[in-house]
Amino acid sequence: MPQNRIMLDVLKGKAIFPPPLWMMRQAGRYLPEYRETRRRAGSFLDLCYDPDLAVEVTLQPIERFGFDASILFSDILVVPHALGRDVRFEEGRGPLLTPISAAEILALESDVFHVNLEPVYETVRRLRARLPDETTLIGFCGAPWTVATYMIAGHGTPDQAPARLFAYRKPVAFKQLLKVLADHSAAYLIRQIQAGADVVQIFDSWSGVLDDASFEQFCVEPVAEIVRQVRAVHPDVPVIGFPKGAGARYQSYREKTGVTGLGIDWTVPLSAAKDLQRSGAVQGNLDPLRLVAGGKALSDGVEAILKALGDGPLIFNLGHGITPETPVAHVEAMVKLVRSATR
Ligand SMILES: Cc1c2[nH]c(c1CCC(=O)O)Cc1[nH]c(c(CCC(=O)O)c1C)Cc1[nH]c(c(CCC(=O)O)c1C)Cc1[nH]c(c(C)c1CCC(=O)O)C2
Repeated sequence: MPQNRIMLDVLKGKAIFPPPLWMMRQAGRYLPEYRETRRRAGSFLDLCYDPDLAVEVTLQPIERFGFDASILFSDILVVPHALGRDVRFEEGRGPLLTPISAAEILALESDVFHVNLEPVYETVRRLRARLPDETTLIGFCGAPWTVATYMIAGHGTPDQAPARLFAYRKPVAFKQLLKVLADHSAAYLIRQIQAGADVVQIFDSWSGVLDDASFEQFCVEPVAEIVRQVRAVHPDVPVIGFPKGAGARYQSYREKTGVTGLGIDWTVPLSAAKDLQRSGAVQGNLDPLRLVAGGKALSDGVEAILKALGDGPLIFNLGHGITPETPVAHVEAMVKLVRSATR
C-alpha cells in the first residue's frame, strides 16, 4: 500500500492539515462532461455496467479538481439488480423498482450475482491502474436498510413509510431481506477490495427515519454484520459508515458497527463532530446547498468546518451528495478554500 494516500492516514486517526478532500456524487450531472458521457451511454444502468464509460466518468472529477479520493462510479441499486430484481432509472423520477413481496423475499437468491457485477469489478481494476498513486480509491455499497427501502416501496419516498410498515407487519420476511442484503453486500465489497479498492463506504441515506429499536435492528446490526464479514477477509481495509440523519446515535453507531470512519451529514453540530473525532476520523459535512449558493455562504461553511475539526482526523466532504444545479466554479472555489487554508 503506497504511503502517500493521505486519506488512509487520516482513517488511521492522523490529523492532516489541510485535510484530504473529495465529494459524494463527485461524478454527476453538475459536470458538463458527465452529461455528455451519460448521453452516449443510453440508460443509467448501462453506464454503471460499461467499464469504459464508468472509468471515464469516475476520472472526470479527478482530472478537473485533483481530489484526494476517487469513488467508483456505480449505484447502490446494482445489488438488488444483480439479485435479479427489476431496477430502472427514469429521467427526473429517480429509481423505479418492482416492489418485492414477502414470498419473493424468501426466494431471493442468485447464483449469478458476481457474474452480473463483473463489469463493476473490472471498472475497479482499471481505475486502480489509471488513478494517480496518491489518489485513494473508494468502493461502496448501500446499507441493507436503505437498499431495502427502495426494494419495498419501488421508488423514493419522503419518510420510507412503506418499508417501515412492511418491517412491522412482516418482521420475519423483512429480517430475511436484511440478511440477504448484508451477506451479498459484504461479498460485493470484498470483491471490490480484491479488485483494488483501498477503502469502502456504506451509504445508509435513510437511517434518520427510524425509532430506537428499529435503528438498532435495521441499521446497526446489518452494517455490523457487513463489517464483520469484510474484516474477516481484509482486516486492514478501512470502512466508512454514513448513517445519514443518525443524530445523537452516531457515537454508538461507530462503537457497535465497528466502522473506521464516520460520514456525518450537515445537521451534525460541529461540537458533536469534534467529540466523534476522539474515537476516529469523521468525513463531512458541508451543506451541499452552501456549495450551490457559493460566495460567503460557501466560505463561511468551509471555514467553520476547518476551524472546528481541522486539528483532528478529518476528511473534508459534503454532508450529502452534490446536487445537479451546483456551478462548477463553486466547486473550484471550495477546493481552493480547503487547499489554501492555514491553521
Ligand atoms: C440513495 C442512493 C442511490 N444511489 C446512491 C445512494 C446513497 C447516497 C445518497 O443518498 O445519495 C449512491 C450513489 N449513486 C451514484 C454514486 C456514484 C459515485 C459518486 O460519484 O458518488 C453513488 C455513491 C451515482 C448516481 N446515481 C444516480 C445518479 C443520477 C442519475 C443520472 O445521471 O441520470 C448518479 C450520478 C441516480 C440515483 N440513484 C439513487 C437515487 C435516489 C437516484 C436518483 C436521484 C438523482 O437523480 O440524483 C439511489
